[in-house]
Amino acid sequence: MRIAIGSDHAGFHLKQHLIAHLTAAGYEVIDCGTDSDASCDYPDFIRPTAEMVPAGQADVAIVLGGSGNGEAIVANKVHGIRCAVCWNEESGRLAKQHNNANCIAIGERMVTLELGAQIVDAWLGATFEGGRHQRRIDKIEPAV
Ligand SMILES: O=C(CO)[C@H](O)[C@H](O)COP(=O)(O)O
Repeated sequence: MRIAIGSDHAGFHLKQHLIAHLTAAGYEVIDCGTDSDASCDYPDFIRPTAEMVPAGQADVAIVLGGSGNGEAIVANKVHGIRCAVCWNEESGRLAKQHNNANCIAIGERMVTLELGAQIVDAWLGATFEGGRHQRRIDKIEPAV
């Protein structure tokens, strides 16, 4: 599985932690920047990260910032992206089970690095339940 990952300055350290974590677990990780914790504007990095998925260059995306809120807002502007803000393992798991999210947003200022990795693992390890959840997703956006 190919995972695109991007952040602004406030999510940079979590991005580096997750790249190491996911690479060690055998995932192909595509680092979309930013490259340091110098202040930058999150749309400049988050939009290109999310666009990797509908472009077929990544299977899923992870977007990171201080809160994750602005990052999710940007990612959800990309057609075909369903990005969920996640803050604990359960929200990560449900992002896949109920929302079939192909992108998650995490705020580095909201979680420890270790919890960030646990959230990602919970999301990647879960299975979409379909059924009533697919019906609801179909009401959000027709098939892309
Ligand atoms: O979480 C974010 C957007 O939702 C940003 O990471 C956050 O707003 C950056 O803040 P600052 O420029 O004060 O470091």
